[in-house]
Amino acid sequence: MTAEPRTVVFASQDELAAQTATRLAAVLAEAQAARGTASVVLTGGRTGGAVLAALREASLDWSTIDIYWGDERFLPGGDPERNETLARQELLDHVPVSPERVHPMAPSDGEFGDDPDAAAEAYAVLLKDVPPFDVCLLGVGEEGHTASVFPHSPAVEETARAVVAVRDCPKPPPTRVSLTLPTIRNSQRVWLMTAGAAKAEAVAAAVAGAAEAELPAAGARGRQETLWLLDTAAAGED
Ligand SMILES: O=C1O[C@H](COP(=O)(O)O)[C@@H](O)[C@H](O)[C@H]1O
Repeated sequence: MTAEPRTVVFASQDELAAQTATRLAAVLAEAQAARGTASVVLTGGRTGGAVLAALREASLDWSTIDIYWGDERFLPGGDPERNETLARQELLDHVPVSPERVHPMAPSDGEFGDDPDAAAEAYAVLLKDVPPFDVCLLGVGEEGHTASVFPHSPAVEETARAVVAVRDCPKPPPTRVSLTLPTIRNSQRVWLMTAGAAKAEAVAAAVAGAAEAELPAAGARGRQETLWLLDTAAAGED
């Protein structure tokens, strides 16, 4: 069972980022109070980056938070286009995380070389015994992709594997590694965050329950909560 989507609309992307960071800090602190640890899946993209920057201000015990990624652009380590690079610049280099709790997807010059299937398989092995993520943060593309699950791609049809290599993406870079929709749906909370009028059509269709093959973001739901965090433009209110 997953939760029906709810939307929360903010006056601007800045407001979205600040309020989402506050909300996220509260959920992570609650998980830490209950279990001693918490977990969050990070996303790339413009709105994702803004939320991570806002999260620097949160008062959190970073030492017991496990950090994962929903997708990664399969590029050399430190490449500015990698979602890991963005997360380090915007957040992780500024807060006292435990390095052993930071779990990036492998780069294309890492231990698996230029083999995205091996990188995806290794990430699936890493996730095997991980309890459901407390919060899975996701962005949304204009054509409805989320993580690196694109419309009408093999990844959107994947039901067996937790993590897949993605090739021939319509948005560069063409090769990526991504959680699959079933893995995303195993999260307690899924928060889809996006801003700007260019996203409004995809958002409206996904929230209305479009087929996930057409709009993968429609298939991103959490067990406990599915939240769309939008600015007024992405909500179609401008
Ligand atoms: O390529 C990607 O794009 C999405 C959305 O990015 P945005 O800049 O349009 O907000 C992002 O969520 C995903 O992680 C990333 O790899």
